[in-house]
Amino acid sequence: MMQWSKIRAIAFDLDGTLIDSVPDLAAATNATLAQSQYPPVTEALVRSWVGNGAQVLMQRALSYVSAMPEDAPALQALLEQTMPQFMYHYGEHLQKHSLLYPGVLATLQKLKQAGFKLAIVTNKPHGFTVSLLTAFGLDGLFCEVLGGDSLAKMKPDPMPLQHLLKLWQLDESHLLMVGDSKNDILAAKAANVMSIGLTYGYNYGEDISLSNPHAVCENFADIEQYLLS
Ligand SMILES: O=C(O)COP(=O)(O)O
Ligand SMILES: [Mg+2]
Repeated sequence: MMQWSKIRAIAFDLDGTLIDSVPDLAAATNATLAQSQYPPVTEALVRSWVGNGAQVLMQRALSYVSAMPEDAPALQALLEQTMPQFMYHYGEHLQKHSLLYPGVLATLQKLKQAGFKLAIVTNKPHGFTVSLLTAFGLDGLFCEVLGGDSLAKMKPDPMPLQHLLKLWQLDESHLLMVGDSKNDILAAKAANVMSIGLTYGYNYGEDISLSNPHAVCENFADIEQYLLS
């Protein structure tokens, strides 16, 4: 049976959950597009493309500006050529305009102090993830940081959550996933662990409650009501 009182470990998504990273992702996307003589795209579009890692973000951006289908061989070739450029530009922009969402640091500190094991499970590449956590002073809070390139599969696959269960020798009922995207909730369901959906992040313009998490919160601090009493 799923119960809040059984939770001992919490996996947090990064982009759209802890950090509003879209301004810098958009700047890096546009710098990369400019190198191939494509026009810039809006931040709102980039927001609707984030969620499946850096490569899929660029794939969606290139498909949009070139009008080629995402799976066209010519688009794949262009993607291969531009990915190193995107990785360079995102490294340059990483935390220029990205911000922690309100309440994130205080709530994470309270949860850690209360004895929960905390992890990051993001689709963002691991190197950028570690740099961002350090830049925002969050690096000491997490015992495990899994990026989109840490394991063979990323969310919505359950592999990263199953990795944590095994690593920490936890029962499924002990782990909670907190995220802003249906990828987070799908991964949690596939791993048979509880989930909380946050409404303020990026979810392809969809309502996170449509993914049926165990709870939906409008603010990060609202997760405390299920975990601290
Ligand atoms: O990099 C992405 O596409 C999204 O990353 P997230 O899993 O932290 O939301
Ligand atoms: Mg996210």
